[in-house]
Amino acid sequence: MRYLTAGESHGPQLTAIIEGLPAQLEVTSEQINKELKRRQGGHGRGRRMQIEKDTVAITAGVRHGKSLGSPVCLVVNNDDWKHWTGIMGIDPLGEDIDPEDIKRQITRPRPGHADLVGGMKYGHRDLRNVLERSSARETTVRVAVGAVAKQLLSELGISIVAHVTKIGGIEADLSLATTKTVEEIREIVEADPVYCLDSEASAKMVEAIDQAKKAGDTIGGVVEVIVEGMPAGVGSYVHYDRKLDAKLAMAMMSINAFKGVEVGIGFEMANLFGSQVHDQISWNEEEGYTRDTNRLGGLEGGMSTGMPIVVRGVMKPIPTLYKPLQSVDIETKEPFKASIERSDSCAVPAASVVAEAVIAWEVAAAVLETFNADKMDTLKAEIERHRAYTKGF
Ligand SMILES: Cc1cc2nc3c(=O)[nH]c(=O)nc-3n(C[C@H](O)[C@H](O)[C@H](O)COP(=O)(O)O)c2cc1C
Ligand SMILES: C=C(O[C@@H]1CC(C(=O)O)=C[C@@H](OP(=O)(O)O)[C@H]1O)C(=O)O
Repeated sequence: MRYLTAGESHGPQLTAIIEGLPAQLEVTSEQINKELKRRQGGHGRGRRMQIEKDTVAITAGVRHGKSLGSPVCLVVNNDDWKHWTGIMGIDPLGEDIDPEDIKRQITRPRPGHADLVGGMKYGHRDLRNVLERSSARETTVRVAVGAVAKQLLSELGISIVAHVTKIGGIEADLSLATTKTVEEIREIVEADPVYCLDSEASAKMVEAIDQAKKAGDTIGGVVEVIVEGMPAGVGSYVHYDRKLDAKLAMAMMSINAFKGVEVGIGFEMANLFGSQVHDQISWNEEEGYTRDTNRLGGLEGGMSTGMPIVVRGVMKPIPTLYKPLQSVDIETKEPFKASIERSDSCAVPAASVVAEAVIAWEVAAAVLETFNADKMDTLKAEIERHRAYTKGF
């Protein structure tokens, strides 16, 4: 299973095409729109999110709410597009483009964004040609794709949730997640302004975001994704590009502004003995093989163990700042300090929804690689058989 996306941040629309989705999967715009709405939220978002009302149109591959086995096409319109037709120079409405708009080029790259190197790489002296596609606006359709993957996983008894564990140095109590099911976590997170489980930490995070915004600055944080109900043996140790942990790390790092990934207790492993890290193995009639602890986050040898998968990613602070950083105008080569119109001051909560989506996709794709099937009933039966087999192994 694979997908591609297309679309510019201020263009008319964003599109994704999914190929390889099994037939007979329930796919509805309601499921997808719920996730799109969550991605637009979270304390710290900028004014663009008041303009957009992200909803999906399913334009191919689904009839009467069920996938056909053919490519699925998802489209999300950019409501802001109507303010940008001239500047973007794409004019499907057939209206005249103001020549003044064509002259309005961006020549001042932002430190920490893709502007300067993207311009050099593709030969764009108008840096808008870079920022339009490097913008995290693209994560809208990745969340739509992830919502389809989540529906597939849910029919297989696999559930997934993300929550925010850190913002601007304020850390949530991580043990809160270990005593709750994915469904319980989701309920709490959906009602929280920064999608955090720990209400005390959440209030401080909101305050930290407000302070950063007031100071014209931005802050980053950490998100955690948990996948429950995985059958053992998804992924493989036999080749580098079949390792599930490697695929999850790639997916997490592919999110705009994400700079590091941890699995299980992650970097903390550097401080501990082996006997304090590895999870002891037990067996019982009801569950089959289990681990007494889950410090390795449900992954051994590039394969799922059957324990919950736990993966975290760190997001750097947003690069567009109201408090200007020094940069150089590529036309005059003169230094300048930028002043900026609008941006998010913290998008960690929104990014947690993106993280959930991209991990869901990667897990679903790996499940389909292990239990290849053209239609849902065959896939479900294959997984049930495998679960019974691994239990008694
Ligand atoms: C949900 C989300 C929203 C974002 N919003 C902004 C924003 O408003 N302004 C900005 O400069 N960067 C924003 N970013 C981060 C940039 O897209 C990112 O830093 C840029 O693409 C450069 O990529 P890199 O940071 O991975 O090197 C956002 C990222 C995410 C995930
Ligand atoms: C549009 C979204 O996020 C955008 C991501 C983004 C960036 O540089 O990544 C810059 C901002 O775009 P604009 O300049 O149009 O306000 C954000 O609003 C979104 O998440 O839907």
